[in-house]
Amino acid sequence: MSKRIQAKDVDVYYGKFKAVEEVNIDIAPRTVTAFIGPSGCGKTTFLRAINRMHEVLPGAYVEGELLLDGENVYGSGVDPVSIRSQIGMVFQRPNPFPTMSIRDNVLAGYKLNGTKLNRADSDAIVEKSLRGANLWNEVKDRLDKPGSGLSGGQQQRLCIARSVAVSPDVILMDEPCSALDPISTLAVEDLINEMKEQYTVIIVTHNMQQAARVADKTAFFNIQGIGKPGKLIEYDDTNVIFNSPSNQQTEDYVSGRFG
Ligand SMILES: Nc1ncnc2c1ncn2[C@@H]1O[C@H](COP(=O)(O)OP(=O)(O)OP(=O)(O)O)[C@@H](O)[C@H]1O
Repeated sequence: MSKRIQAKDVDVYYGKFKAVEEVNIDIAPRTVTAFIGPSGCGKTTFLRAINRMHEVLPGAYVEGELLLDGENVYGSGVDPVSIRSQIGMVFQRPNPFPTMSIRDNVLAGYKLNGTKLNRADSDAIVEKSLRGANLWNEVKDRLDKPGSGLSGGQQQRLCIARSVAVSPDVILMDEPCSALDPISTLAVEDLINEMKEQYTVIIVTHNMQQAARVADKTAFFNIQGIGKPGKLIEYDDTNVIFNSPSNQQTEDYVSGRFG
């Protein structure tokens, strides 16, 4: 079930270094949001704060409130593992477990959280997830072959199948197409368009055409200089950000004057 994400005055730190400052954003369910902005402005850092992946680094922490349908993701007693199964993540480079079969890759989230599934249930999850990732027809006859035998684009869709298999509410994608050829990129973009029916999707992208193609909303982040924290400058409908932004920094960035 797609859920709302809200950040209230969120700061994200690597030890003493504040990488992202005072993010306030309200992301509606069943939408695709693109995070754009120049290198180092904190897009990935903020993305990883949303599902508590950030804190796996020593000394890394988050201040402020991050809410999933009103519940604080960082609330006391909240298990980060359960947050990561509700808020799935797809990374820049496809990272299927190379020696695991396609089928076991899809089921990896269940293995990791110790859920035992009978054959009928696991078959149903594998088929539904691979269909959801638009990969079923390409792999249904080789489910027991290793995930590493797929093309890069297929591997990325396998990673998407793996993240949707555990029925998350939100999917975070960190430049999911940066290692893919144009055809595979279009396949993943088509999939993102379909995914918003079921999930809240957030995608970090350097490709403004991609943001314009897939995102309902766009968040522009910026940084004032090296060593300064990144900030969310403007968040609005994608066509407003690209055609009539209210902030001059956004205007300069989307029109290619810097970044
Ligand atoms: N593991 C880390 N330890 C310390 N600082 C880090 C770490 N990862 C990132 N940073 C710093 O945090 C800031 C934000 O980095 P981040 O990767 O979030 O930016 P980004 O906008 O995603 O950049 P890019 O578009 O280049 O991927 C940068 O100053 C970066 O050097």
